[in-house]
Amino acid sequence: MELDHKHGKARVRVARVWRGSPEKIVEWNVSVVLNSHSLAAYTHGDNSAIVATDTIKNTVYVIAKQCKEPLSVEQFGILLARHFLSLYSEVTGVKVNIVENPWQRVEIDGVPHHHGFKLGLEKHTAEVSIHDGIQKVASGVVGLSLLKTTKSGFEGFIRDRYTLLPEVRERILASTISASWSYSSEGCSYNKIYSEVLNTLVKTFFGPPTIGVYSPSVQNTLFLMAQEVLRRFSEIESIHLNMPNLHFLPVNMPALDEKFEHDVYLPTDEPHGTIEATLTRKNTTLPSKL
Ligand SMILES: O=c1[nH]c(=O)c2[nH]c(=O)[nH]c2[nH]1
Repeated sequence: MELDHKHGKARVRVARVWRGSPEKIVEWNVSVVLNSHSLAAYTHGDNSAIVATDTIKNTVYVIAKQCKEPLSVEQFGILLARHFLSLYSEVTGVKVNIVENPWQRVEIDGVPHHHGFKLGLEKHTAEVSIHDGIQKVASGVVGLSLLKTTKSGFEGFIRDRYTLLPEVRERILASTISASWSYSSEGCSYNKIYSEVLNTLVKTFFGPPTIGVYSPSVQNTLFLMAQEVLRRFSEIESIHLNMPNLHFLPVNMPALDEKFEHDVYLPTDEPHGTIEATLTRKNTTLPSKL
C-alpha cells in the first residue's frame, strides 16, 4: 500500500494596507497545501512531523506583515511557498493558490482618491508550487465576463437525429472567462504582464473597435486568444483558457404574433457550453508547430 497525502489551510483571507500617500491595499484569499514527511500521523497517530494548519494560517498573516512594500500576488505566493520549505525540514513540497479581490482606487471627478477603493469584477489569481526544488509560477484571471452583440455564428457542426440547433451566422457571444498562464522564466513583472495579457485577451475576443472580428465558434476564438498571448509574451510558456458559452436564446412568441428579429433574447447560464483548452509553446515559432 502507498499513501499519497498532503495537508494545508484553505481560504485564509488577509488584507494588507500600506500607509502613505496614497494609501494602498490588497485583499487576498490564500490556500496553502504542504507535502511533508507526516505519514506517521495517518498511520500511527503520531503528529510530531505536522505543521498545524493553524500555524499555516498564522504564517500567512506574519509574512503579510513582513512585506514592507506593496507586492504582486505572485511575489507574495513565492515568499510564502519558500518560507515553508526553508523553515521545516519535514516539508518536501508546497503549493500556494491566491485569489486577489479587485479593490480599485476610486476617482472623484477624475481625481484618484487618497484612501477610497471600490470593488472591480474580474480577479487576479496566482499559483506558486515548489516540488523537487523546482519553482513554478502561474498567473491567472477568473470572472472575466465578455459579451459581443454580433460578429458571431456557429455552422457546419454534426447534424443528426439528435440535432435541433439551427446554423447561424448571427448570434450573441458571451462568456465568463477563466485563464491561467505559466512562466518559463523567473522574476517577471507579474502585475504588468497580468494587465497586458488581459488586454490581449479582450482585444482578440472583440477585434478592432469599429468592425470587430467574426467568430465561427467559441473554440476558434479561444484558440486565437491563446495564440496571441503566446506570440506577445515570450516569458509565457503555456496558457489555459476556460470559456463557458453563455447562451442568449432567441425569444420567439408566434402565439403572440411576435417573431425574433435579433432583438429580444433570454440570457441563460444553465446549462452552458463548456469549452476549454491549453496552448503550450513548442521550441519553434507559432503556428507552424501546431
Ligand atoms: O461556439 C460554439 N461551440 C460549440 O461547440 C457549440 N455547441 C453549441 O450547441 N453551440 C456552440 N457554439
